[in-house]
Amino acid sequence: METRYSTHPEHTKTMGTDELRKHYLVEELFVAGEIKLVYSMEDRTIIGGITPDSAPIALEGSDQIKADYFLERREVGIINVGGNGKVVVDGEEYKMENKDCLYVGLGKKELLFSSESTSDLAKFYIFSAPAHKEYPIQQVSFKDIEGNRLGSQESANDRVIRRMIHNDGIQSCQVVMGMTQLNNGSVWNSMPTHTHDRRMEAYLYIDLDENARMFHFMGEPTETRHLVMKNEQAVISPPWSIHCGCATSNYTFVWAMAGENKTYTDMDQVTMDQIK
Ligand SMILES: O=C[C@H](O)[C@@H](O)CC(=O)C(=O)O
Ligand SMILES: [Zn+2]
Repeated sequence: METRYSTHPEHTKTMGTDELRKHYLVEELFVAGEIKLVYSMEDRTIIGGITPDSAPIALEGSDQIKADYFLERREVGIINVGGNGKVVVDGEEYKMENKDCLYVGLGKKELLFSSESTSDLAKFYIFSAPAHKEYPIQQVSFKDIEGNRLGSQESANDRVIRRMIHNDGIQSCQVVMGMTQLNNGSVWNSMPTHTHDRRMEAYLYIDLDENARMFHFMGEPTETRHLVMKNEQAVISPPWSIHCGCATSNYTFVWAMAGENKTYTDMDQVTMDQIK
């Protein structure tokens, strides 16, 4: 498991392209037959990709987190961004189609991930945070969430947001998670932009054309920087940083947050005249 340290905004100001990418960009999450995990000191979250091939892959504890099993002191939100697959939690099977979400709480011991077919591998994106109590396992299918329309075609940000793990949905200790889909011709997400000092956030961009690129913006509102990203890459947003982006075509992104406040709407809006 790779470690990413927290950074101070004063440090981020001084970073060039390579340094920015080294600290905030997660370039490769989905590799056939592998599990990739990134431990971020931002709210002690773990971001990961699990891509089972012919054999199931287990999500396990490690010396790094001094845990006999992964969920010994944690909870996890899982979204399948690939082909059909399943997760077996302590012997109980949960089938997951593309964009379906599963929450597994504190204390569950064995998590096994597998793909239904080796010609269309499941890609499980995971987002985990420390947990203090057990909430029940819950699953929600993408097709069962109606979603809310945000933005407009005129401002190139016509999109549908689906909240999955949140106060009025699947219950959790800290994790808030969902997905936003940009409609054809819309390219801007999360603009007007915001910060939330109370929690970090990670974005995973998906369904972005191989030849398209995402220009993801970060940094303090008065010191913005950008990262050029490809499909299926993730980016870590410290609590003090804006997080929004504009791509060369439409896409979907999975957003996930953890911290001391789970209220989705608790955001500090940044006005256009504040951004530099
Ligand atoms: O804090 C919340 C997050 O940044 C996202 O949920 C924003 C988002 O999905 C969108 O504007 O489309
Ligand atoms: Zn946010």
